[in-house]
Amino acid sequence: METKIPEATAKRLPLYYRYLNNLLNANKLRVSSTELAEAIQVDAATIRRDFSYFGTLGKRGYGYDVHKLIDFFKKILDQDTLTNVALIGVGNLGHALLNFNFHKNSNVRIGAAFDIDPTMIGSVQSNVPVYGMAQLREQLQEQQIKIAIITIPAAIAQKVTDELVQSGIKGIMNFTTVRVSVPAEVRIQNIDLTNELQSLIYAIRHD
Ligand SMILES: NC(=O)c1ccc[n+]([C@@H]2O[C@H](COP(=O)([O-])OP(=O)(O)OC[C@H]3O[C@@H](n4cnc5c(N)ncnc54)[C@H](O)[C@@H]3O)[C@@H](O)[C@H]2O)c1
Repeated sequence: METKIPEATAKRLPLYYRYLNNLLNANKLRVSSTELAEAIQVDAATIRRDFSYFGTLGKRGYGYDVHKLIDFFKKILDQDTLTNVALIGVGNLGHALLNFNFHKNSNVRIGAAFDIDPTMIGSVQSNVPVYGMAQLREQLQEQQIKIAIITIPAAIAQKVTDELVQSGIKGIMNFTTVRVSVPAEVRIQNIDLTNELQSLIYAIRHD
């Protein structure tokens, strides 16, 4: 699947996928864009536009075939293959993410963690081995890891990002407050909890 889809659409795919699986579990085999819209709080026109990027998947008056959609999204989301990601920085937030890990609910799991703390290196945290940064390149290559989550102090975020890029990382989920610079071919997803909370506060104040 080589169609270039907008980033906003790509972000909604896991949402669609999860909800469609719920429908299938409830033996519901067809769904309309209006039903989907109500369930996942995305307007129907957006859903129809999103789906149109993947060709005609729905029939007017009939709705969308849940099986077909799931098969389709599964391929796009690569749900059949388990993706290993790395975690850099096993502190407070890093521990929480390791403990949560993702594989219970999805096809993603943290396969390796890295830190500079000698008491942490060589240990296993929530079933994930913790390596020193000196082993970064070797482990990323061995486990074919292309994505890293960074939960490290802001002050060293850029330095560590550079190391990750040099070691072949193609996507970084950044929990630090620093907006790190990367080459054009590397994707960054910034997760800023304060921003999220502030948008919520703003939205509630202006309701
Ligand atoms: N704790 C939270 O709830 C929270 C929430 C959102 C964002 N953040 C951000 O996430 C980051 C981590 O927060 P925290 O509370 O987990 O911090 P922390 O100090 O508990 O953990 C940071 C970890 O990074 C390791 N580290 C330091 N330098 C390193 C390096 N060069 N390479 C690899 N590892 C290194 C440290 O040894 C430590 O284990 C911070 O940037 C923070 O702003 C934290």
